[in-house]
Amino acid sequence: MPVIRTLGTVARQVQQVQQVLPLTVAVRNISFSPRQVTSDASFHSVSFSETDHPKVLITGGLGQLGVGLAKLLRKRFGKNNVILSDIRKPPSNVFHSGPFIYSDILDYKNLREIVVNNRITWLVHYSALLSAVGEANVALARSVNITGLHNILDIAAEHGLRLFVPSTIGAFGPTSPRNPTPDLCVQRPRTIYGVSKVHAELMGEYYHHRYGLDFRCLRYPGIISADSMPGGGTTDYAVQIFHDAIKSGKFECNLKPDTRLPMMYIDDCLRATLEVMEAPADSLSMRTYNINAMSFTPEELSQELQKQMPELEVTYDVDLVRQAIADSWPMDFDDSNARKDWGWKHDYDLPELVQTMLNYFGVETRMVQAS
Ligand SMILES: NC(=O)c1ccc[n+]([C@@H]2O[C@H](COP(=O)([O-])OP(=O)(O)OC[C@H]3O[C@@H](n4cnc5c(N)ncnc54)[C@H](O)[C@@H]3O)[C@@H](O)[C@H]2O)c1
Ligand SMILES: C[C@@H](O)[C@H](N)C(=O)O
Repeated sequence: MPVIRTLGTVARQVQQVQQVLPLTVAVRNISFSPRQVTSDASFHSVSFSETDHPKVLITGGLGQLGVGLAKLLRKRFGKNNVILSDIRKPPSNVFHSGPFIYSDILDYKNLREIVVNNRITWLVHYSALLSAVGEANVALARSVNITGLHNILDIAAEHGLRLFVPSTIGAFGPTSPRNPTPDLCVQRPRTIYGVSKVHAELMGEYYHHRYGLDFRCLRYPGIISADSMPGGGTTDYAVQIFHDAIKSGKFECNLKPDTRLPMMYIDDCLRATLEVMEAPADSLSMRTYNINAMSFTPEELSQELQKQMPELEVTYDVDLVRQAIADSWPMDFDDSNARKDWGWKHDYDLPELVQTMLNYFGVETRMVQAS
């Protein structure tokens, strides 16, 4: 019921806005026309020459992945060529590490100003509500993940940007082949998050074919990072286990011990993102690729951790919403097209992932003790 009420209100608001602002709507459509004559599917971004550094805007940059990506891109393209943005206030270390700007992706005019004023050429669109928080607030997830994406697509097409939008293992559902899941198969996800990501894949590919938009998309597995926390997804347990293991030697897992999901260490994920963004357009036989590194269950992750922390106690208290989501997702991911087309190769398997995470926390723990 609340969703239906919200839908009615949004429809009324849109109607009112269209009556009051017909010119704005018309202008927005007209500015698309140059793209309509571009029927060449191998269209390249035109705003910068291949020898110049791109000028990058990252939306939703204060989540689990954005700060790490900004760090990687700034190393490559220069600090001032990468702008992080979000609707949240950045912590001081992030604020002082390079350009940061407030940007709500639902505010089309503000987004456009940022792109124009900063001569943006690449847009990495990270703003989203993830799978579990999306189910808890469907109306907001629909607005951020779908309406927000429409703003991003229009601005990217109008300004000839190269656009990266991540998709996810969550873009598949219970009727997809799950072990392994190929790039092209039935996609009938059962979460608003998954539905919005299938929509993003299809809209991005449509804009590519229709307007020549240089759209690039990777379906990420669950991402594991040490220095940033996940934003409310189904794979969050695989990050939380490290924090709880270090803090208390105990971990209560919200998925069943045998729930197998594709996973990846953050460094592999961010490198893949840079690599696909830099890949020559003619090496991309598709615009949306699966990428993968490993696939494990909570029990297997616990056992690998227990090799180094034998005292770790793991118990299970299953969250029914997250479990139902996980049971509908791929167990293993076929990323052979990414490997073939643009040379994707992961560096971290499960043992390296666990070692790297523990090394990070070991260093942190010693630093806290020392100070
Ligand atoms: N982390 C993963 O495991 C994973 C896996 C697959 C795909 N992805 C995708 O990668 C992207 C980044 O993921 P993440 O883990 O960093 O997400 P996250 O939830 O940690 O961060 C999302 C960010 O979006 C911001 N945001 C929300 N509403 C906004 C709005 N209206 N305008 C601007 N920003 C807004 C939030 O403040 C937050 O900082 C997402 O699109 C996600 O779907 C992530
Ligand atoms: C898998 C991914 O999209 C995210 N970590 C989630 O669980 O929602």
